[in-house]
Amino acid sequence: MRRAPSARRPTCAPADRQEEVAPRRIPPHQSTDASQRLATTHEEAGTLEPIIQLRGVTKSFGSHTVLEDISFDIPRNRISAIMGPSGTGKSVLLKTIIGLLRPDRGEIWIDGEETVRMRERDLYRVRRKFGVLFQDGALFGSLDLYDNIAFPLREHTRKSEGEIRRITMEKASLVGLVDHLRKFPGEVSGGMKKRAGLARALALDPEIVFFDEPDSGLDPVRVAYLDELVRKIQEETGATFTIITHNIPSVMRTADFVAVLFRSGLVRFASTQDMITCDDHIIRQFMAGRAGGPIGMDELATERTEVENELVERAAARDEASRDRRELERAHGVMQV
Ligand SMILES: Nc1ncnc2c1ncn2[C@@H]1O[C@H](COP(=O)(O)OP(=O)(O)OP(=O)(O)O)[C@@H](O)[C@H]1O
Repeated sequence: MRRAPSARRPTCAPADRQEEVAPRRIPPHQSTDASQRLATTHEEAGTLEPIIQLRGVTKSFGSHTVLEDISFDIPRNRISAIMGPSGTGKSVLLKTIIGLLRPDRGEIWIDGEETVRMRERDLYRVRRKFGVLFQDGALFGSLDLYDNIAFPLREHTRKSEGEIRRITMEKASLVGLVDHLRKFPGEVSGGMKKRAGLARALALDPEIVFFDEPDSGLDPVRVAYLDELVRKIQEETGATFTIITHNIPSVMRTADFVAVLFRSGLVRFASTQDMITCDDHIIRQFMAGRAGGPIGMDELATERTEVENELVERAAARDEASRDRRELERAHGVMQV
């Protein structure tokens, strides 16, 4: 299998301890106990077989560079979390990986295939490996939960209704929704919507499942249940899960690896255990959820500066327009004289 060139990973360890990516297929975890799992998750990301490889990924919107030179490997058969302060580009990174946005520079390798320069037809094939759980579950309000879960099977396969039913019931059972399938999204709780969205994301047996803030809008107890479910399903399916979240306790319960983004860049990608003991001041502040530190008001200042910049640009454009008008008027005046 082809693979991206090795990424230099930012790490707390000295450079000579950084390992190259080595192909090795690891069976999924066996334990559902978070503390036990954390204790056994002291793996080096670089020693595992990667399924997603980012190399120098850069994405800007106008003059705003949201992602700059992002490089890291997401290991296969593991749960990785992508974290970082609000507005730091987590969702943009997710959209870039799944091909909804195109990076300005860099490479994205999915399961050994570079996708940025791929033809649409091939990209479609690669996308079949993905399942995505969007923040609100992205369910169709006019379909009941059964039809929502069955939707990708009807849309993307030629399976018989009997087979679709078997798979839909299997996925609904996985997320504990078998008794609620005739309800519509508007009739169920936020947690049930997430579970239905998860069942739908799993319908085509994806190798990689992306979660965009799965905890949003849920109370802490529902988040804990959802985390348990996520962990259990990852163990049962052996798929690679990539979760975008702000929720540190949730990351502690579910993730094997964590990427932290800050000011357009990757601060670090490492095992969750490693993140806890890392003494990088950005990581420490983020993991502890503290107000004081490099993350904070200066981020707001960055945002303000951009807004201010735009206002200044608009004012300059207005000045230029009125200067042009004055010039025109003067020219008119000269001509009239
Ligand atoms: N299509 C777009 N056009 C212009 N700017 C965009 C677009 N999408 C995202 N951005 C900008 O990119 C930046 C990062 O957005 P993104 O949604 O990825 O942040 P995030 O880290 O996911 O934030 P949050 O945690 O609050 O969801 C923001 O400043 C946002 O305004």
